[in-house]
Amino acid sequence: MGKMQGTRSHSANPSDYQLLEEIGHGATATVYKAIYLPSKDVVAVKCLDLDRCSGTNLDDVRREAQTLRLIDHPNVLRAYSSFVVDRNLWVVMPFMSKGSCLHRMKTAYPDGFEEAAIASILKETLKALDYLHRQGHIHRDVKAGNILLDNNGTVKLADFGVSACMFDSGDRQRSRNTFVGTPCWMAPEVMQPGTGYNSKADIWSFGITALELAHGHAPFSNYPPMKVLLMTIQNAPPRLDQDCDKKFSKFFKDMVAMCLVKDQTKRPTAEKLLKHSFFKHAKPPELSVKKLFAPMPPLCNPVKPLQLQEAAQQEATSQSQYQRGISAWNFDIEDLKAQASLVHDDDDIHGGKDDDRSMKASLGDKKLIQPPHDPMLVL
Ligand SMILES: Nc1ncnc2c1ncn2[C@@H]1O[C@H](COP(=O)(O)OP(=O)(O)OP(=O)(O)O)[C@@H](O)[C@H]1O
Repeated sequence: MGKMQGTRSHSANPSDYQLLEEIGHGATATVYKAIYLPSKDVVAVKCLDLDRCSGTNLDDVRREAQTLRLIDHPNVLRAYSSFVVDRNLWVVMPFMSKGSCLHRMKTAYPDGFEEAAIASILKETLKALDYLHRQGHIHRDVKAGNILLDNNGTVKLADFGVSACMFDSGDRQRSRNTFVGTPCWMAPEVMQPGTGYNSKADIWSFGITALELAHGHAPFSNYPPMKVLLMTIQNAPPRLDQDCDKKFSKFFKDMVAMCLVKDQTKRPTAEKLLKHSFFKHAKPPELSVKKLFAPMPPLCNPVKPLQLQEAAQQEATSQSQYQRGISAWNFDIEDLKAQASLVHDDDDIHGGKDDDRSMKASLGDKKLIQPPHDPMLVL
């Protein structure tokens, strides 16, 4: 068993944590509400399955865990402590009682949030990105599922650091000609090896996240990943539509268009984007974001809440299957392009499942991680 370590406030001893119910899961991790027994604090513990994180180098994870301790910003969800238990990496974080924006949309706002809430959420997220970029970091996984909310309307960007480096440490994407991630939010230059990418990739993902919050889902989210990849590279960037999105302001539309420019050098920095009029008029989150938690007005149709709940459950299941199908991939771009060229524009998107299967089969089982021998290795 490794030496105990962690922050002064939260130990790295798993028996100090009582795991309660599961509050969410992603491609490689399950998140639990938990009690930190020494202080009785409620925390969230993310348990990452190291066996399912291909390409992870524990030295990178350890290095990243050290970097993470220096991260200190009110809009970046910090990790109190992180350590390895059996074949899992445990990351102890503050518990964000209202979950992610994705969770909120799936349970109560299937068609997206109203503009005032979006402006506040995005402004807080952008402050987090501005901070991370100034520190020389790229987040690499900006999306509604990683923007967490608490009771007071506080907004925090999650999944930076230990768990992010499980996928994106160093120059892996460029040097190996492979990448891992969720393609809907991925910038075109990240999809094309050899191009090189920088913090502007987060600005593209931020623009996609803005569309996700406006519509309840990311653009192209119904398509199989390989199709998303081709559409992102070949099509004009997605936008807020002049006709269909009439309820949204010109400022909002303009801000999204600035982020979703294919030429990364023409995208604004987070610092510059914060000065955009859309954000100048954003209300404090404790006003506009808190409104999202107000009880929904009673619906005329008493069956509706149940239907909504069922739909949300189905969506959550399919979303998790979808994420499991793509987030954990480590695929070869040339392989992907070759297969994507077999999908025609007018193909029925339901054919996607078979495409996914054939893609996975062609990739084989690439487990690059060495599971630790020490059952509780402290980072
Ligand atoms: N600190 C936290 N407090 C409250 N809920 C959380 C916390 N961290 C994560 N969650 C919930 O758990 C869900 C899953 O989180 P996780 O980071 O594993 O997945 P993800 O980021 O959505 O997917 P992936 O890791 O595949 O990119 C989140 O969407 C959120 O609803």
